[in-house]
Amino acid sequence: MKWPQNKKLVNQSLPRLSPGGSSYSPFLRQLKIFGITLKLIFSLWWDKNLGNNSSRRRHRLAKWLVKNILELGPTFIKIGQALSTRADLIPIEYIEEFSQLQDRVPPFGSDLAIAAIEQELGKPISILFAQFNPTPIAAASLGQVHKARLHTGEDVVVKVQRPGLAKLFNLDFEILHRLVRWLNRFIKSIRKFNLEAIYREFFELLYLEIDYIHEGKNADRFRDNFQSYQRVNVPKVYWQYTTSKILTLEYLPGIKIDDRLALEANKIDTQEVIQLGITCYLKQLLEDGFFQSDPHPGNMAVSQRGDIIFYDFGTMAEVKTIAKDQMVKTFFAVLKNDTDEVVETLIYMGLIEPVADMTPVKRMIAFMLEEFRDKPVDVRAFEQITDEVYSIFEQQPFRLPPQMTFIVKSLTTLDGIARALDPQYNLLAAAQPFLKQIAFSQQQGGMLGVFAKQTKDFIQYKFKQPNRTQLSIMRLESRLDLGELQVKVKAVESERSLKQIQLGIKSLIYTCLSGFSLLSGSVLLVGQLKGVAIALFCFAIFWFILLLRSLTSMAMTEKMYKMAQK
Ligand SMILES: Nc1ncnc2c1ncn2[C@@H]1O[C@H](COP(=O)(O)OP(=O)(O)OP(=O)(O)O)[C@@H](O)[C@H]1O
Repeated sequence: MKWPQNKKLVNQSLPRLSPGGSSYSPFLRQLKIFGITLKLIFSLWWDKNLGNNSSRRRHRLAKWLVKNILELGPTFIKIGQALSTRADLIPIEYIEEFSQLQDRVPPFGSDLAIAAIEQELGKPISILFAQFNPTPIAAASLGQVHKARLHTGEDVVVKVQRPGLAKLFNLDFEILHRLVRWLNRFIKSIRKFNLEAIYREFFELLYLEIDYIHEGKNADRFRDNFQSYQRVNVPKVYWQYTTSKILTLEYLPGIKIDDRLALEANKIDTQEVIQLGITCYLKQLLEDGFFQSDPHPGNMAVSQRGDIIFYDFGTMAEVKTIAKDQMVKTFFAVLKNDTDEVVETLIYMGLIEPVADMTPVKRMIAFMLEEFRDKPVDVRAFEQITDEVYSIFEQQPFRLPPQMTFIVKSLTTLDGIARALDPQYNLLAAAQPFLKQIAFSQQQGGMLGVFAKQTKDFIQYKFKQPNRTQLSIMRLESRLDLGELQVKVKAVESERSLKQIQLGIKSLIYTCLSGFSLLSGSVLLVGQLKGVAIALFCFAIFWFILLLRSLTSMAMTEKMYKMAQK
């Protein structure tokens, strides 16, 4: 029997993945990882000093990093994938390049896959399965998926972990920990990023992901949560064929969720798919507090009947659930741009921690409400609030939990999927069925009361909407309230002094370097070492050009500041 193949599976022109842990020399691997890190730090430092901070340059550096990540193999591919969700922390060019790590992974040989299955399940493949397709239907950084048939006749998929993965993880994380300690010790300016905490976060996350028993348990829990949803399918786990390295699931084929043409060709209503998708996600997030933190299009499919199928439960995140009346209130708070109410809910859910001065957090939430309420959710918009997020990070003990960024990333992904199906779609309109469902669920009387009151408040709010001038004045007022204007004035003043100090130091260094090169060149010229002397003169000219550049920058900054003061 011939089974269907996944066409977009392999791009053979890509660098090959590292084979596994056993063939590595720990010393050489450490040398390579340290080398790449130092080269990256040096390139960033160099670009910063030369003011070479263009988007093209950042793309080039990010591409170079992706190439190295692919060569380093699964641990780093996973870290790159996780970083591709951190639009709040790294520049958009890196996000874009890292996002490509999702699909670009070649498979490993079927002989290795079969050997791993036989070793893990303790029996020859022919005893285990009536049929086993040696060509995988999908390959990812941690494992690959093969189709098979049990002797009982049921079709299944067998997810096989890359051989030697656990060993490689142990080695890589040991090296990374050493690297983090080394960077903290020798590069003072890096300490503020709290690399140790970030290291621990990734460590725990990735170790859970390579445990397929954990993934199977997540699938069972997810299926339980959606028990009453007839139109949501979650594959059954075959526990007798599952270990920490092998996961056997019921075979549930489907059409890729963002493939509009294929859905339409199968007469599936895309509007229904969008609403069902949004409903499923809101339920996971608000009702169950247990959600798929990486809902990329490969993790969801649509069956011939138009039901949604979920795959991949390796990266689930948890948040505290909220009561249904609070859900309705929060939904209307979003509609009304009520920052305080939204912030209160997020604090309750443990998504942000309360601190004495909540101004930057409120500013960030206000920005998000303003930015994403009626428009497409665009990761690029996060660039504008990066400074805000950094300032929040610096306020101890505030932290932005990873769940928050997972939610943002999930929303952007879902929004992208929905937009691929219907460019006119609106997130809030698509959320209506979920809201209605809550209003008409259990304790109907009470919920309908809350719903009716919120609707009444919202209609009153709409009638009271100010005109354009009033709106501008109110915006100015609220920005003053949120401390935005004050922060900016302070920032301009201190930024100027800081920039002047930096330029002064740079000029001093360039003067010393050009003087030293010139002097050494002259001495060597006298000593008949002409070639070296010419090289040193060239260096002297190079440093002198940089010196002139710094001095001009200093003069310009000062002039502009004086003009601004007049
Ligand atoms: N139960 C299933 N039935 C049919 N196809 C499946 C099933 N599970 C997985 N697949 C197919 O295999 C692909 C990869 O599965 P899955 O996402 O679970 O693997 P993964 O190794 O965790 O990949 P990644 O980490 O990149 O998401 C899916 O996109 C889907 O096409």
